[in-house]
Amino acid sequence: MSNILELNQINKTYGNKKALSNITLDIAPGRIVGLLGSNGSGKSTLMKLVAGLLHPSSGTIQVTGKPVGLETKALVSFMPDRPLTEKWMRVRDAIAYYRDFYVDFDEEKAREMLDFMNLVESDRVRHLSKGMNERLQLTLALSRKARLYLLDEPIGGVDPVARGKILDAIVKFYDEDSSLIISTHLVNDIERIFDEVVFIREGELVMREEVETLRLKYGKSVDEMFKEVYAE
Ligand SMILES: Nc1ncnc2c1ncn2[C@@H]1O[C@H](COP(=O)(O)OP(=O)(O)OP(=O)(O)O)[C@@H](O)[C@H]1O
Repeated sequence: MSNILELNQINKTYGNKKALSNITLDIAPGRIVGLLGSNGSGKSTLMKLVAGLLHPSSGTIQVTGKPVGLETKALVSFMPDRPLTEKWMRVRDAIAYYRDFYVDFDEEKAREMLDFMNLVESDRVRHLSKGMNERLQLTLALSRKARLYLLDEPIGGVDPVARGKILDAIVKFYDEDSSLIISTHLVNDIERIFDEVVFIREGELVMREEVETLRLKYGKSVDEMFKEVYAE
């Protein structure tokens, strides 16, 4: 089957600031990919480009062989690092909002996920803790029937128990015909779910490897390799 995502020589600058340099990358279907890098390395920029929210300064991006645009936006579900829900909403309003906005939203799956996440439909979004809010955002993003899910820091700033629950939900609810890219710098907690990892540093792709290969070839965990690549 052809690739879900292909980036070809992508550059992105903000004014004078170079955020991404010459990124070439492809991702096959059914993969969970860790997009790893320290703060400011360009992870969010890369996700926004793939989601079609930003345009590259040069280079091409294709999702299932189609250039990024209206058609690919329907194939990509993006969970940004800041919540998309409004403070006035209850959990059920957030679900209704997504259902109305996205034709591919699977309400039954959303309810099953809410249950798994211990979220209550009558809860007010503004009263949710950070961890519960991340669970809600993840429920919304994964309940779309997309081909590519982009999760920007889904476990940022939540405690280890909440992290575990969020990771379990990702593994349980993700559809194996799709691919998932998860950005994080909290590598230790999350590496168990990755098939492969992509390391970016100061906008450059410095390593891309199967997790299994890291273990077999280098005898290292992703976390050990991360610390080596990003040593200051
Ligand atoms: N709108 C913008 N205008 C100018 N510079 C920006 C803008 N957005 C990002 N940058 C810069 O581009 C670089 C990459 O930022 P980006 O947010 O993609 O990194 P990141 O890896 O997601 O970081 P973090 O882990 O801290 O979220 C940083 O140096 C950042 O300051």
